[in-house]
Amino acid sequence: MKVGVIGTGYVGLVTGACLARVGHRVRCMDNDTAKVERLQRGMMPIYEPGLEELVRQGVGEGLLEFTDALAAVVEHAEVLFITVGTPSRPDGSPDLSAVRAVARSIGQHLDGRYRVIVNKSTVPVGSGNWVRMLVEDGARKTVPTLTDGGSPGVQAGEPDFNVVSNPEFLREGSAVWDTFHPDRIVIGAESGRAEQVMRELYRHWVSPDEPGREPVPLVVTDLASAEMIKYAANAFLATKISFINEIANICERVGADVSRVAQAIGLDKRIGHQFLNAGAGWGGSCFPKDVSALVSTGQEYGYECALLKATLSVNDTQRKRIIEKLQRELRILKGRTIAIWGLAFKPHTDDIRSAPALEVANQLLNLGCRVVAHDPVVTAAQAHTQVPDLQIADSALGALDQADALVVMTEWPEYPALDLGEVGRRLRGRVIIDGRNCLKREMVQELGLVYVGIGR
Ligand SMILES: NC(=O)c1ccc[n+]([C@@H]2O[C@H](COP(=O)([O-])OP(=O)(O)OC[C@H]3O[C@@H](n4cnc5c(N)ncnc54)[C@H](O)[C@@H]3O)[C@@H](O)[C@H]2O)c1
Ligand SMILES: O=c1ccn([C@@H]2O[C@H](COP(=O)(O)OP(=O)(O)O[C@H]3O[C@H](CO)[C@@H](O)[C@H](O)[C@H]3O)[C@@H](O)[C@H]2O)c(=O)[nH]1
Repeated sequence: MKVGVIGTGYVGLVTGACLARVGHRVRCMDNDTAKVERLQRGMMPIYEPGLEELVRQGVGEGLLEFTDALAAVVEHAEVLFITVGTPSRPDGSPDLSAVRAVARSIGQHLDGRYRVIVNKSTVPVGSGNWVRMLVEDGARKTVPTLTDGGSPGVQAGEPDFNVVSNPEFLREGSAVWDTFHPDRIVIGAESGRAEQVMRELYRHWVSPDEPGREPVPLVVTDLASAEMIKYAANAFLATKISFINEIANICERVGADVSRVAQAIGLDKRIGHQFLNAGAGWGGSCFPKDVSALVSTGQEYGYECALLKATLSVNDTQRKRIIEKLQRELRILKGRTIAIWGLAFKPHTDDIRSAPALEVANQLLNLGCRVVAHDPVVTAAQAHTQVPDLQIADSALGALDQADALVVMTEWPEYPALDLGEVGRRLRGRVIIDGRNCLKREMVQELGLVYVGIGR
């Protein structure tokens, strides 16, 4: 099928490349011309395992191409994905300006042939109807002509399209794997015709012809439910982490070990082990903005989201607890040098949007510390866009020279694999705050270092 993807970021680029991999002809568009030019030269704008090879393959086979011209994508595609960003506004509600701009522009370029317009960006309930209205508004400002493939009963000059909600559940750092192996595909459709188009688009997933490959469950709902499913999933996962962080905080007070507690409660199949890692709190481009957006939707409808507000509040406090732990061990923080391992909001990504590490770094700088950080993929230039005074070391061990304490903020697998003896020799002070419970506590303690984890 001919597919268009508008917004070539984490979701758009991965979606486009994966759809090309299964044989669709995909044209990806972005209004960031520099990004498009880099992609056309084969350079990846983001770090995501497996993506570069997939893009190279798609381009090589002539199935994947990049453009900054929206008209070229609308002209090409039967199915048009909207995958632009929907960041938080200061009041917590989502900023839908990019979705608005794209929906109107799609309308302006429709030519009378039937299109399915797919909202893959995370957008509040009701956005499907709103996008339909915006596309119609855009179309009214143009004089389209009906060409081959128009729907019976649709007059020349009327835009012929349906809007579908198809929320995305991929995780950064494993986005390509997640796209090929989703737990479910959700389609919120307003017409049977659009649903059939989406079934055909995802045929490789929902009706695989490869022997041994299990079909992915397809959940077809109305538009509003599909939009809500996305928010409910993220809010549940964020709440699960805030829950275990709260348990960790109680564990610290009573002398229990949250790792053992999580392991044991996770054996209960109703609870499960995933998303029970206590730590310095959740971040990233999705959980913070999506939980806030759901609270904001509740407010819009006069409902107080007490549980979700607590989820947010526990998470805010969790980052501050790293500072409290340092204060407890070092007393005076002013004039201290603190090393931070890991800046990305989680391992295997270069994304620093709402990264707990950067918030902790900022707090330490405000308290008068020198902060020297290392991350395997986040560059100094990237980090300085958010924390200009942060010093960046070339290596994890290099960050330790002169440091009074080490704080581990992202559980990159290379950190626990480092020679702890060398860590002890390089570190000027004796304190290690393991904000992700990823180091071997006993080994750290055997070296005469002070180990402070989360909830253990
Ligand atoms: N990042 C994730 O892990 C993830 C997972 C699931 C859902 N989502 C949702 O998907 C959406 C996109 O997220 P993302 O992380 O890929 O964002 P992103 O910021 O990485 O990418 C968005 C892209 O859209 C482009 N863009 C903005 N305005 C545009 C316009 N008018 N025309 C064309 N391109 C435009 C930007 O230049 C950028 O390249 C968001 O709603 C997000 O909540 C993200
Ligand atoms: O047990 C855990 C699991 C995760 N985290 C933190 O939670 C955040 C989010 O992690 P993760 O969910 O793995 O990454 P994202 O890429 O943000 O993915 C989430 O957000 C995406 C965007 O909406 C969704 O598509 C995914 O399904 C959802 O998992 C990170 O800061 C992690 O460090 C923990 O603290 N403890």
